[in-house]
Amino acid sequence: MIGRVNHIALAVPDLAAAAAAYRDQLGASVGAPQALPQHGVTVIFIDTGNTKVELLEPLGDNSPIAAFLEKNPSGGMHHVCYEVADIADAIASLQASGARVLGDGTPKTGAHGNPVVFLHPKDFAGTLIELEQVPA
Ligand SMILES: CC[C@H](C(=O)O)C(=O)SCCNC(=O)CCNC(=O)[C@H](O)C(C)(C)COP(=O)(O)OP(=O)(O)OC[C@H]1O[C@@H](n2cnc3c(N)ncnc32)[C@H](O)[C@@H]1OP(=O)(O)O
Ligand SMILES: [Co+2]
Repeated sequence: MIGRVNHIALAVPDLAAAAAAYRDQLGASVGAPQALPQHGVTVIFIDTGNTKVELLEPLGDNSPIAAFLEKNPSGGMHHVCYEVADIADAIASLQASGARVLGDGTPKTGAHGNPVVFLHPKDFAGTLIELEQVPA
């Protein structure tokens, strides 16, 4: 079902500081901040050539990354995003297997304009998974 890793996401307390460290110390190609109020985050993508790193900073009062940052105040790895060809098929198969698709179980539009869903970390080796439908 899953294809390539689309991105690895890091939750950070200070987006500008994290972006500066990746750009100035690691020499990475750092994108512009993108506010996603419907997801409660501001993101910056970093292109590493073979995949992307997504830096996430909380946005608004009900950010889904707020509790994670309370437990990990200096930040940390938050989720891995895998590409799928058909997200409706993936959701049906995962729910049939007993996996928890988060939210109401229907895809939202993610940072790249593609449909995305999240899978509960307790069902997948303690790692939050995002699935993104990417056109073939
Ligand atoms: C979509 C736009 C953009 C994109 O790429 O396109 C994004 O990626 S936005 C990313 C932000 N959005 C989300 O994370 C949405 C899905 N997340 C959630 O629904 C919640 O964060 C959830 C359910 C994973 C956790 O919610 P909450 O933090 O309120 O619950 P708990 O603190 O009670 O956590 C329960 C349990 O899970 C452990 N946990 C929580 N987050 C993670 C994580 N990222 N990785 C691994 N484990 C995680 C947490 O520690 C608790 O464990 P326990 O043993 O009970 O302490
Ligand atoms: Co993501």
